[in-house]
Amino acid sequence: MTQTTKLVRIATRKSALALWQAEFVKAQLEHFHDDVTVELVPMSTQGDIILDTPLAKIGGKGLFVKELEQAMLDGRADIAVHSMKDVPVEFPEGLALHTICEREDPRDAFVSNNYKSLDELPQGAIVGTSSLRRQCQIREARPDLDIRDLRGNVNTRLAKLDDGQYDAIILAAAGLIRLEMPERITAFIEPEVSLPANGQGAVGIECRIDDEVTKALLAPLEHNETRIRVNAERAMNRRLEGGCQVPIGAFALVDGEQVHLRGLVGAIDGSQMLRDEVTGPVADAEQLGITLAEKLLEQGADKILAEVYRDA
Ligand SMILES: NCc1[nH]cc(CCC(=O)O)c1CC(=O)O
Repeated sequence: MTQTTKLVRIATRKSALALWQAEFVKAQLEHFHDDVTVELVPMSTQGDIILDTPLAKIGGKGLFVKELEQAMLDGRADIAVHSMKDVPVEFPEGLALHTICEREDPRDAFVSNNYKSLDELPQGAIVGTSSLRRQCQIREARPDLDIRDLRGNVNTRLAKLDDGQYDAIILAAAGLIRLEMPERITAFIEPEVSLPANGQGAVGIECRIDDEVTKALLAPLEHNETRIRVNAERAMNRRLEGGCQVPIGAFALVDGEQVHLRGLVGAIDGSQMLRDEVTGPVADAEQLGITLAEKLLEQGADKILAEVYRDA
């Protein structure tokens, strides 16, 4: 009898974090299935190429995923592995997010060579982050700090800190943990101070809707609790029509049969910060996200977001 081997090709960006995530999925697929061979198909995306412009100004949803999606639609790849936080809320026809893997630590991390925490930074210290969500929350906590744009992949950002261009930088803890640099995390920033982005720390897998063979292979990688949390968080963003470059935080926790979802919309200068939360049954995770978005809209989130889009 001949043994048939199934081939799964992963479209991936070439950054260290993207490659780590692709290798992680490859290892998981090979662990669960003896008859599967996995190949990485590395490629560059628009987001990797345009490096000198603040992300908020390039706008364009899905800057980091379009090329990967085209590869799947063309049949050059079977799956794409994404940081959930960078995945647009809508998918092109024929593709869907099929799998959400177990979440890594979702918190933001404070990274500095000289100071132990945000509170310990001296007046006027220079803090690097290109995320509007981090900017507005840090401005609120510490209006005296000088917050400056910080682009590039995780290693580039760390190099800029080590060069002395910043007193501290803020990154997703998950990226540092995955790249085996947990010692670079000077302090975790709790969600009460910096509410994470929707999906932060979670890896998702996209594939063609009609590819039943691949979908069956992906089934054991699915993590139910992460799926519930990320569904609630993404539903809030979707209702707010927020892409990934917006001052929006969304963070869900599951406690038994209940989901607790916190949301935030902030003016970039930190002058206005809207926060709210909802709790409800796990089965209603997405509806909770929509309800929370509507509560925030009632408080004036639409006006704040309209201003962000106008300025961008
Ligand atoms: N926007 C870039 C990006 N996308 C995912 C991560 C980190 C890992 C994750 O959240 O899963 C990062 C880096 C960062 O925000 O510091």
